[in-house]
This record gives sequence, structure tokens and C-alpha cells, in this order.
Amino acid sequence: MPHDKALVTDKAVTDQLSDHYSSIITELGEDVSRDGLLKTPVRAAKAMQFLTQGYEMDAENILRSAMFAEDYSEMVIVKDIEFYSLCEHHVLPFFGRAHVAYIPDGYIVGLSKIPRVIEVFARRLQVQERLTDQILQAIHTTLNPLGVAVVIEARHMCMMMRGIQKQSSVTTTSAFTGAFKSERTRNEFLKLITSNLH
Ligand SMILES: Nc1nc2c(ncn2[C@@H]2O[C@H](COP(=O)(O)OP(=O)(O)OP(=O)(O)O)[C@@H](O)[C@H]2O)c(=O)[nH]1
Ligand SMILES: [Zn+2]
Repeated sequence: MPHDKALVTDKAVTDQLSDHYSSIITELGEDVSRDGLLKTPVRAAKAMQFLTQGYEMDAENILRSAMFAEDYSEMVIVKDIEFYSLCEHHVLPFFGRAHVAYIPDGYIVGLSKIPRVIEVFARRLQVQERLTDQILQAIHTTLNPLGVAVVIEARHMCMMMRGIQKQSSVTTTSAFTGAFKSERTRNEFLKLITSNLH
């Protein structure tokens, strides 16, 4: 899914976006007909479709496609899941790592589906808070587990390349349901995501 270019570009959309990119590049003072820029509008159009392909994906379907009845009821954690998203204010990247946990209640989910859910919500115009919450809600609604926890750490290019120009600030967001509202369970999760056990 994330690597399949053919899936994410549509000819009509590419043509339209490409025209817009030509105008933008010209407006910036460049010569869009020079050799190095000849194919840039089309490349940029395809890249932007790739970066926003999450609009075409359905997180709940992805999770439902690999749910298995299982009696396991301890915490399952998938941590250090890297992601790239686009901030909806400046259309510049923000990127980092997500840590997700859930405590099953009768059903477990195929592990790869957790990073796939992150792709669904990261590959669109976003804010970090909503990204965190959408991942949480998709898992909560579909698996109906005893609890879900999501922590996201990210760097925002709009705060690095421009604006306030802070190079090392990291933004952390978190959201919890059910059992993770209890301090003991939440602390166990936070301890495990910060440990170096591999
Ligand atoms: N809460 C939140 N804010 C974000 C996120 N991504 C970017 N922002 C912020 O969105 C805000 C937009 O503020 P504005 O004042 O409208 O835009 P601006 O003039 O470009 O702001 P500066 O970045 O401060 O130069 C900025 O403070 C950004 O840092 C995000 O994921 N969550
Ligand atoms: Zn921004």
C-alpha cells in the first residue's frame, strides 16, 4: 500500500494539479520550461497525491480485515512507528514517531494494521492533536478493547524552516481510553515506550 505509486495517482487529478504547480513555480520567478523544471509540475502533482492518499483509505475496514478472536488480555504495544504528515496550516511536513497500545477484550488485530491506520490519518492535511485522536478512535470503535493509548512525538517543519525557526523542539500529544485512564496502567505503558528493551 504505502509504496504503490500506481494506486495513488489519478491522471485527471495529476493534470489539474500539474497546471497549478506550473503557475506556482512561474509565480515564484522561475522558468518552468528550463530543463530541470520541465517535469517538476507533474512530479510535484504525483508527490502531493502520494502524501495525501489517506483520504482514499478507510481505517475501520483495514482493522476489521484482520481481527482475530483471542483470549489475550494484556497490553499490546506497537511503538516507534515513524510517520510523515502535512500540517494543515502551512502544508509543510511534520513527522515523528507514534506509540500505540491496546488491551484486547476478546479480539486482537493483525500487528501491521496499526501502522496502516497511522498512514490513513497521517497521509492528509492534519494537526497533530487530531491525528492522535483519530488513531485512538478508529481502534476504540473497531476492536472495542479494554483501553487504547496513543502517544505521538513530532517535529514540525513550519516551526523549523520558517516562522519561529526552532530546530529542536518536539511536540508530544497523547490520548487514552478505558483502562489507560487509570494511572497505574498508563504509567506501565509510558514506562514501556520509553524503555530500550528490543
Ligand atoms: N496545535 C497545532 N498547531 C499547529 C500544528 N501544526 C502547525 N501548527 C501551528 O499553527 C499555527 C498557525 O498560526 P498562524 O498565526 O495562523 O500562522 P503563522 O502566522 O504562519 O504563525 P507562525 O508559525 O507563528 O509564524 C502556528 O502556531 C503553527 O505552529 C499542529 O499540528 N497542532
Ligand atoms: Zn504549520
